[in-house]
Amino acid sequence: MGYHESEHTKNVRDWKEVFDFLIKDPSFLPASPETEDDEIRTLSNQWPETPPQFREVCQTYAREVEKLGYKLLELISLSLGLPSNRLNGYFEDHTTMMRLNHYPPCPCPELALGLGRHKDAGALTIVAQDDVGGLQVRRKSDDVWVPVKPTPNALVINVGDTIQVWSNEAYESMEHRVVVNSERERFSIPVFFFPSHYVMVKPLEELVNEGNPPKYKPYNFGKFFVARNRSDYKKLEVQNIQISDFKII
Ligand SMILES: O=C(O)CCC(=O)C(=O)O
Ligand SMILES: [Fe+2]
Repeated sequence: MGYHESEHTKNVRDWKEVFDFLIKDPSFLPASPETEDDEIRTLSNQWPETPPQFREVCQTYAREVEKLGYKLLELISLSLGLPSNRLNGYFEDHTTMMRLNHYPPCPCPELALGLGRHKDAGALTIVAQDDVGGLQVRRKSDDVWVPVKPTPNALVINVGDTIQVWSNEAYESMEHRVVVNSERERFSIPVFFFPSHYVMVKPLEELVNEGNPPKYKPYNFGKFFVARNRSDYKKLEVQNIQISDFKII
C-alpha cells in the first residue's frame, strides 16, 4: 500500500500515478493465486509524513464513503427482494481500499490510456472525479466508448463483478477505461468495496431456482483478486482472469 506509478492494465502500463490505502489496517489477502497455497499476506498502509493533515483528511473522507457504500449495498439487497443486511456478512474482514489517482497530461494521448479497459473485481466502486473528464464506459449494444461526463458534486457508482455474480446477473458490471489529454492533469478518487478474502462468491441461494439456475460456479474472492492483479503484470497476450471463467454454460 502507498505510492506507486507502474500499474498495468492487461499488460500495458497506465499513464498515471496512485496512492492506495486500506480502510481496515491491516487487511489480509492470499499470498498467491495458487489454490494449493494457503499462505495469507498481511497488507498495511504506508502514510507519508507530509502534508501533516493528509492522513486525517483521507481517513475522514473514506469513512463517509464507506457509510454510503453500505447504504448502497442495502438498497441493492432490497432491490433483489432480500433483507437489507443480506450482504453485510461478506464484508466482516473486508479489503476495501481507497485510491488517489493522478493522470498527468500526456504528450501523445492517442498512444496511451490513463487506465486500460477493465471491470472492477469487487462489489461496488464509488468514484469522485474532477471536472476534466476522461472516464468512459463501454456501451454493450454497440461497443462504443461513452464518456461519463463529470457532474459537479456527484459521485460515479460502478457495479463490480462480485455483485454481478451475487445477483446472478440481475446487475451487470461494466467495462470502463480512462483516456488522457495533452492539456490538463486529472484527479479521481475511487473507493473499492472488496469482500473478505475468504468469501466464496456465487449466486445468492435465494435468487436461484429451477427456472433461474446459478450462472456461476463458486470462486474464492481473494484468489480471484490476486490472480486478476498478477495477470495484469504478465507480458502475455492473454485476457486476464474474468468471472466468465466461472460461468456455467
Ligand atoms: O479515474 C477514474 O475515473 C476511474 C478509475 C477506475 O476505474 C479504477 O481505478 O478502477
Ligand atoms: Fe475501475
